[in-house]
Amino acid sequence: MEELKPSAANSPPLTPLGFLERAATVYGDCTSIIYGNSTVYTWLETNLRCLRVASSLSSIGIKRSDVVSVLSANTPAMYELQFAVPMSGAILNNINTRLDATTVSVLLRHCESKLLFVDVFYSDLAVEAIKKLDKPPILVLIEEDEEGGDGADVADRSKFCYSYSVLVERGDPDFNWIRPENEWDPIVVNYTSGTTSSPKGVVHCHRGICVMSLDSLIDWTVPKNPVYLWTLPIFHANGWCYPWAIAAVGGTNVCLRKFQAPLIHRLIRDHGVTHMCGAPVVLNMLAAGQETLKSPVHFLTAGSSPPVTVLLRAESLGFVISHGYGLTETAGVVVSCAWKPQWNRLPASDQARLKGRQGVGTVGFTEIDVVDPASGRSVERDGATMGEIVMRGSSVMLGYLKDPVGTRKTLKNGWFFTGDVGVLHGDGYLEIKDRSKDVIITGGENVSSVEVEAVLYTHPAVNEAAVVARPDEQWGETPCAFVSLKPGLTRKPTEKEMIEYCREKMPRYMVPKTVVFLDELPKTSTGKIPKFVLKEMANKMGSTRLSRL
Ligand SMILES: Nc1ncnc2c1ncn2[C@@H]1O[C@H](COP(=O)(O)OP(=O)(O)OP(=O)(O)O)[C@@H](O)[C@H]1O
Repeated sequence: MEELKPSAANSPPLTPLGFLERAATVYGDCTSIIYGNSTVYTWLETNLRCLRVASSLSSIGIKRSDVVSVLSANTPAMYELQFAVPMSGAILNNINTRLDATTVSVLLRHCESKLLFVDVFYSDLAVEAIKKLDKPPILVLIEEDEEGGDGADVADRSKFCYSYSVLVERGDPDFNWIRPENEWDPIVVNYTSGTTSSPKGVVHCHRGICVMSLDSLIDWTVPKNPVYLWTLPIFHANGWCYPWAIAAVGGTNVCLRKFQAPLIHRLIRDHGVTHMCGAPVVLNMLAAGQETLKSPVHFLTAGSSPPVTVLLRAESLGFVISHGYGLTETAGVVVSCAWKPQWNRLPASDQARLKGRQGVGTVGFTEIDVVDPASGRSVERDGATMGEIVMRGSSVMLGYLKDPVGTRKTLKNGWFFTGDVGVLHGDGYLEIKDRSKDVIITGGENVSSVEVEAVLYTHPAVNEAAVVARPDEQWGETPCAFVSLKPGLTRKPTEKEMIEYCREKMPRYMVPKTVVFLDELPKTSTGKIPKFVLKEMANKMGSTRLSRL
């Protein structure tokens, strides 16, 4: 059989872009996008609009492999551009709208962006950013918007060469979209959240994104025609590949600009939402409300460890929660807490504890392991021995843009080194304990900040908690907790009481020796708590007072 080789018939490049053409054929009359009070498109229309924009980009002079950036909230245009930009042959670069002008300009310069689509609400940010560039990209204004965009004030209109609606109008609906020559051709460059260091430009190819999109449907068992609410920013790792995945199953995309609990609940009710994704911070916001759901909504959470108390509360309101783990470098969720039917018989608190574990590799991914950093060998499956999480699979990035050293450090010995620390349980399920940079080493003992946070979250007065290392003359480091309290408490706990609470629930060496109360914990642009900011605060406090030990 050795003479049977790949041929043109069995090896066309894998790409997620063809999902759109198929959706137009199969689900042509079905609703593809809903936004505001009156914007509704069908899959037939979405396909034609994307072809028109792609053809307009080609007419403007955008060529294969040029980078085209987008600065937008989760609007219909943002959704369309996930297809239209790569259909023009260009490489898509979504930019986080919560960044400042200097960082936006750094990213645009770094990826040598040729054209930038700008949501009207971010026109000032874009104009400010391009002032800092010698070779600014062509600016396209996305102006039409049901939520008041038409009337929004655009300070410097002269900087915008085109408007999105004109590109849609003038484009050719019969455009022969530009297919990748090779499935390894880049399709996106996404910047990481910058939680641990400056954002890194992660490049993914058509093949990786195609596999990730399909995998994201299978793993979460998404049926045909789901109603998907966009509570995950599309600018964050392309919304974990769901823009392409939802086209594959002919779903309805409910777009929204702001992530606010009352609006989210209204959209769930009005449109019969069945699926949504979000970081635990979004889940926490929804769980804090009292509103129960009329019918269950599937919620996939990833991005940081979801506290058990948040999982419990959200499930009691009617959310059916799945928990996954992924990185910008893997394009989406590649490890998930695959649920076993026998776990349904356990008490809710045990179920939430099991669901808090990150889980096992998804079916489309290849291998996950936890290795000892010194020996490189797999750690014991004992739920206690910590090591670095490594993985290999089709959706691991091609590498970091213009960073061969960073790429070599991360992709080595046949594995992607995640920089996350975890344990493997006896049943093969992975649990993240920390990021390598955040493990606290106190008197030679490794303390997982995530474990201490999980205990703090069980305190009835705690809204958010983050634990970092504080320098200590005697122990090297000690755990230092930063806590925000729930609003409206009649009596606030003291630092001493919080420490006492932890003492009852964890070994002494893990107990925070300092508890700092903040009104709100700092957040990165993707809603994560930037521990380096808290570490700086802890460093400034100096050595933990010996009297406390
Ligand atoms: N389910 C999860 N539980 C715990 N942590 C998670 C989970 N999902 C993702 N993470 C964390 O998020 C990280 C990936 O996030 P992302 O790619 O957005 O960038 P970042 O790592 O936050 O930023 P940077 O790499 O710039 O510091 C993972 O390495 C892991 O630490």
